[in-house]
Amino acid sequence: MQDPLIIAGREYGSRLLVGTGKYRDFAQTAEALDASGAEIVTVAIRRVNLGQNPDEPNLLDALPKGRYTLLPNTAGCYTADDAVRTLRLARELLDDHRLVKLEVLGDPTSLFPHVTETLKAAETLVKEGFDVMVYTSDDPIVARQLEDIGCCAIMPLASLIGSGMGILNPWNLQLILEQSKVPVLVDAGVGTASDAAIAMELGCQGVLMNTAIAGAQDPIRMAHAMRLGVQAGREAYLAGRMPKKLYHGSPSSPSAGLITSCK
Ligand SMILES: CC(=O)[C@@H](O)[C@H](O)COP(=O)(O)O
Repeated sequence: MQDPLIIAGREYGSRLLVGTGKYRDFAQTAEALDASGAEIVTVAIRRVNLGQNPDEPNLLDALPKGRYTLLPNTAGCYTADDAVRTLRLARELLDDHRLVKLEVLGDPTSLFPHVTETLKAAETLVKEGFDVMVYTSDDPIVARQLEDIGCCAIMPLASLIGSGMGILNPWNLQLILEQSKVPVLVDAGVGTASDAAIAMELGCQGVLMNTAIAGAQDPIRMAHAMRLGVQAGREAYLAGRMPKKLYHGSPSSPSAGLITSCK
């Protein structure tokens, strides 16, 4: 695999991770996931039926068997205890599954991460053997603490979950990227493909999103656009952008040996 994303020792070809919520139905979810090219997909354990309710449609029946790495997440949890309990349940439901997304929210209006509860939950989960990809604020100090605890990926927000406001603080993301030894993925707040491209151009290892795809007029087409945005941003990052020349132009063609007389 060329240029794989490596999370907890496993290689992935796609750097776009997507959520499974907010779609019209499971059929549309499956089609959007396919168009996105994602290999890792999040499932909100408290909201999506993965077999907890045997009488309801099960998301897993709508997805091709074995194609996706499921990333159980703790959407809707506001305390460390709730998050830990939710992921223990996920581990039981999904046959000793270890890779999880930890998300502990501070309040239902902003959905901003509750960083102290997140740190507490991360400590417990890492001790219990989970591979923890953690949603957090774009605070570099907290990001470093989460890495020190042993999280396998740091996922700072671009902006508020579901807001589509794009990357509000590229400077903080840059600080997190410079210090981190584990993958940094932007999570939440992406609005359109250029946001995803900018995250990748900054040097993020990947992007996680849900609403920008599920909430688009044409989710399937947007899923494809996001796939291209992430790929384009990664290519541009690896290519290395030209140095910025501020406040003066530079001709595109050489100025030496100009043909001067045109009669
Ligand atoms: C899918 C998931 O894990 C969400 O909790 C995530 O934070 C996505 O946010 P957006 O919906 O803003 O992309």
